[in-house]
Amino acid sequence: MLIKILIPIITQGVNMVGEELLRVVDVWKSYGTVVALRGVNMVVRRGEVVALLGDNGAGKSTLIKIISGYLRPDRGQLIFEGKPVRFKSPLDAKALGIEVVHQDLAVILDLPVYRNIFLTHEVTNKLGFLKDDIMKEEAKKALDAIGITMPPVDTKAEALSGGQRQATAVARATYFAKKLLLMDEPTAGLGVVESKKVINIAKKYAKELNLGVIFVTPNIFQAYEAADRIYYMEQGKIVFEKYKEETSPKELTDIITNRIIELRGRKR
Ligand SMILES: Nc1ncnc2c1ncn2[C@@H]1O[C@H](COP(=O)(O)OP(=O)(O)OP(=O)(O)O)[C@@H](O)[C@H]1O
Repeated sequence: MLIKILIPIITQGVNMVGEELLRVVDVWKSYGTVVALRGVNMVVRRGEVVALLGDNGAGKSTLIKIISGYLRPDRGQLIFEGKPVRFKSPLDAKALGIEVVHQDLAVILDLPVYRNIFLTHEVTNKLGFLKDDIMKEEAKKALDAIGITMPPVDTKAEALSGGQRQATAVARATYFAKKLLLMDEPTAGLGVVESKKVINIAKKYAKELNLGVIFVTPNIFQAYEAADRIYYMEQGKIVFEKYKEETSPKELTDIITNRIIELRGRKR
């Protein structure tokens, strides 16, 4: 009798924390003669932050662009919620609840902050006119959730500091991500306190909204702080994976430093 009661409780618990959201299977991508991805495999589950660590040029952004529909893989597959998906454009990924903070495509300078936050998600009335008041109000909420000091939401993005532009891009992705949040170096250009806020947002949204989050960073300490699990990428491949509880920043630093030294030695 006890077993009959316990089994559904246990299975339900497992599903809630660890259900697979995204599986990347043997993904390859080249730019002309440069092979950026060489058979990448990874898994992201609901409710977890996965850090993607790697040196410059390892292929992290290429992978994020593929998962967010900006690039198509040459080979391999994405499985989302158990089904193979092929994104023809970022809109296909957005339609499934996937949002991204890009490393380089942060904001449109000529648009005010609130329009940047609602980019591609504009709120309109039946005649197609923009509902600016609603967008301004909601943009404020999205920014308040991050907690980075910002000028009024009708300020043009060109007047923002680098960190405030980054905060705008983070607010946009966090506000609209329903299932998977991709953050490609979201703390670039931010100070220590602001970086911590962005890391906390990634963790909070994963836990409270049950989102899967991929947090890309070249910084071992940020990866360790943000993530439940860490993938390390090298020359277009994931070369190891560690759960936070089985590693430490010191161990990660040692492994990665040794790998980089060995790799540079081989190239000589
Ligand atoms: N548009 C492109 N055209 C040609 N080569 C590219 C292009 N984008 C990336 N690459 C190359 O593909 C490889 C992987 O680049 P990618 O930007 O994915 O790496 P990354 O890990 O994100 O690096 P970083 O941390 O410096 O942003 C690199 O060798 C890079 O030079």
